[in-house]
Amino acid sequence: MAQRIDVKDLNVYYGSFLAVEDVQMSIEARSVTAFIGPSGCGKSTFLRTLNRMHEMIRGARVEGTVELNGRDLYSKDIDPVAVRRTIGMVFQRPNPFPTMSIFDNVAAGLRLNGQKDKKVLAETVEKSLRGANLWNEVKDRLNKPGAGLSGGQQQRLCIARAIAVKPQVLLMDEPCSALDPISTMAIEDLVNELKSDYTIVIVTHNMQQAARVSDRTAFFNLAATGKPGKLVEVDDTTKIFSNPTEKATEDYISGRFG
Ligand SMILES: Nc1ncnc2c1ncn2[C@@H]1O[C@H](COP(=O)(O)OP(=O)(O)OP(=O)(O)O)[C@@H](O)[C@H]1O
Repeated sequence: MAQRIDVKDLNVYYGSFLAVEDVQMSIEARSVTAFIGPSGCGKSTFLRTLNRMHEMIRGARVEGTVELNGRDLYSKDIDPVAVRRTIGMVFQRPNPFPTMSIFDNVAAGLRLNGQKDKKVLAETVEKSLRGANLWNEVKDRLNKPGAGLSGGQQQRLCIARAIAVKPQVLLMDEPCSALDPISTMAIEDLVNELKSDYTIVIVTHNMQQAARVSDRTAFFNLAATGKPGKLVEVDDTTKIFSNPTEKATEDYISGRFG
């Protein structure tokens, strides 16, 4: 199910502003890749281009290609909605549908895809909640509102909702930044388990988190405010944190940045 991503010659613009310049990157299937770098270097901007989510922002556009197992996501015959189904996203703040029950939150995407069979819905909801390590905590209150869960539980609910539609890639934009340390650990454990089935990309400000959860780390940087963000290097996480190739990476991870 998991698939690889190959990014070639990618530029991302907001109107005439070049936000991210000339990214080349390959992301292996069934691996976790962390994006790190200072604020404003374009981590979230670049992440959103991996499932065309940036197209929801007026004026945002890309040049270059993003291939999923060799197929360009930007070719004319590709439906962006189908892309977002295949490449799911989890956001910084848990965003369950507030008026929906826990069950309905997870079932929402399936129903949108036309699934009406109650048995299939119930089985998939249970499997997704188990996959997100949330089942035991919510199995007795599936009909209660998703908004009534703790922040960490809500984030796991959002992950369950994302995996219910069987994506091949999961993009996570600072998924733990609104969570306490215990909930953060739960999400990190979950990421570790999910990588056997999914290709995962995670943006994080927390370098310890990048070191703990990822196989590969990509460091982005920008020369100055108003200049485009660039990918400085991407390598095995152990190498980035012990012996990076670029001085800028070394300075950033050792806190000498800026
Ligand atoms: N919707 C938008 N419209 C215009 N410019 C934007 C938009 N979103 C981001 N930018 C600009 O693009 C650049 C990259 O922003 P982005 O949010 O991707 O950086 P980031 O590395 O994810 O930052 P942070 O770590 O603070 O979240 C910044 O200069 C930012 O101001």
